[in-house]
Amino acid sequence: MIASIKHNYKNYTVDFSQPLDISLPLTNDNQNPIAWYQDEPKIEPVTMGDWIGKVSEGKSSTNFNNIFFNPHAHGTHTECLGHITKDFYSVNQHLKTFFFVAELISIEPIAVGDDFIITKEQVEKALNGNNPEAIVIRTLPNIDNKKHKNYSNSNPPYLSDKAATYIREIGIKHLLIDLPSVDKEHDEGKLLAHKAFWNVKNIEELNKNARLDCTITEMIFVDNSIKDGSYLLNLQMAPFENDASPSKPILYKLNE
Ligand SMILES: N[C@@H](CC(=O)c1ccccc1NC=O)C(=O)O
Repeated sequence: MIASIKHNYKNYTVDFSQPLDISLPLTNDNQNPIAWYQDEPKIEPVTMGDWIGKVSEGKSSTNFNNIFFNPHAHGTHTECLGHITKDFYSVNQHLKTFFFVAELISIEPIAVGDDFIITKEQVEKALNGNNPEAIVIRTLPNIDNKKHKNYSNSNPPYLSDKAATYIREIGIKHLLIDLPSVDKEHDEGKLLAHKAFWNVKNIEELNKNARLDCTITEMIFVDNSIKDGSYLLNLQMAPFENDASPSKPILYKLNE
């Protein structure tokens, strides 16, 4: 299926039969990535007495699994500012459109002491004057173990608050990254990049200009076969009423 798209007075075509999936699958084994000190997700059949909800066990007509997982810890998820505020805000109530023009950039975080940081200068250079609605950051090196890594206590790379402020100031509404957080793992709750991106000045009482309709998507994986550049992004997620929900961002090539 080929769609014609008009965006900012420019015309493109998009081939919906060529999706580029940048989400991670969620599995109940040690292949699943983990962050924030959690155990593996659980996906297991319902049991009631000697009945088990698994066709191969011979008692059930259907496979019928319970799933226990954590959206922040177990894979690709999209969050709204409700992740860091005292009051409850649901991403399902605040992400209401699902197609965006996105710029995919690749950045090798810079070593600063024991940390690896993505700087404002790097983001600005990689964007090269582009002003997309969404930014997809692939960190380098882009190794396969990102798909299976246990990030707990590994001090992963993160985004400087200046970079997050810059991303907000140029009007980007959706930020996607292949790390478990845009902030430092152990930061005493400062969450500088989260706050800068969402423009949250007071977590106790939300300021009027906080960016409720903006999202951060973490723990994506962008295969090396996908080149940096402009894409159509379909940002879809499960409809949990929660600060974050597991999500399935898909890129499509934009043909001019
Ligand atoms: N860095 C924070 C913790 C944190 O960022 C966090 C903790 C649990 C689940 C998700 C987190 N951040 C995700 O972006 C802290 O040290 O308090």
